[in-house]
Amino acid sequence: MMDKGCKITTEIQRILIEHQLDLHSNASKRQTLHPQSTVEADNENRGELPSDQLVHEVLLSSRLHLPFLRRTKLGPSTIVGAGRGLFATENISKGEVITCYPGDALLYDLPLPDDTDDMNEKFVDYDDDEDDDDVGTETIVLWGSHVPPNDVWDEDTVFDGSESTIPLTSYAVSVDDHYSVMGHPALDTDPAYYGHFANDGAGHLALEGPNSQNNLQAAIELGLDTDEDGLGVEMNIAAYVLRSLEVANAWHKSIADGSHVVTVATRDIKAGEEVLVTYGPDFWLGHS
Ligand SMILES: C[S@@+](CC[C@H](N)C(=O)[O-])C[C@H]1O[C@@H](n2cnc3c(N)ncnc32)[C@H](O)[C@@H]1O
Repeated sequence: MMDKGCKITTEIQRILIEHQLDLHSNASKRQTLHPQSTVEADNENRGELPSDQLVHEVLLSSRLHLPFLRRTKLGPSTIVGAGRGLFATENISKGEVITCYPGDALLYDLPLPDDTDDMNEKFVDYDDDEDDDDVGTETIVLWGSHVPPNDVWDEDTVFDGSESTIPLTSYAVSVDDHYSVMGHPALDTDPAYYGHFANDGAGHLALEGPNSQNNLQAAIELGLDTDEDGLGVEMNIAAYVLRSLEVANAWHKSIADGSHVVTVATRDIKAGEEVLVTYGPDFWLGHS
């Protein structure tokens, strides 16, 4: 008999495929549900998109109806100063899907027309493994059609935050070379899409001063020469990586050809435990 974890994954994939087939056969639906930029010029610069790309972006940005995925709740984080956190409401086994990571807004690297030899190159080929690093890009924000107008932020707020919010980019998870998904902190009522509330169990270490006791201890454990000049950032990273990996019990992973992101347990999690992931040093270096 299939265990609960397996059933959840299979069911999400089945619903994604059903949605994908429906979108492929229904042009007006994929146009209506297609995520859009608040900057009209960005939408115009993208021109007419191939149907594959439209479908891909709709799937990435959609919140599916997954009433069977109620395994978590939100509450004050166990990490001081981290705001809200994500908590398991039932025992979850290693390898099981805990919740999905929403794509309420997507970050998309729009190739700049001046740098493309062929105008068709601005339409992304997902199967193309070639390195696109030499193509100049501009990162644009595409909002899911389900996001209420009042929760749609202008680009300055997305990238820089405001007096009342941290940047939406703090809620971003990279999917592939072209897309990242961002969950919206105001959209917090569906436990099937709570991935963006998972904190990093050691982010505070990355923010600590380089000579803090925690950082010195980690540097010693890693065999770094603590007398050497200029070790500050390295010590922060060392302490952070050690602790973050030690306490993380989940990771965000893309499924179904990168059309959705899910949060998966990397070890058994008990009901009541906080779900913690590793954001990686780049996230915290951007915050220091
Ligand atoms: C993806 S959000 C996580 C949910 C967030 N705690 C909330 O209340 O909406 C990422 C943000 O959570 C906070 N955070 C996560 N882990 C943290 C930690 N270990 N220490 C301090 N802040 C943390 C930081 O503000 C970070 O930018």
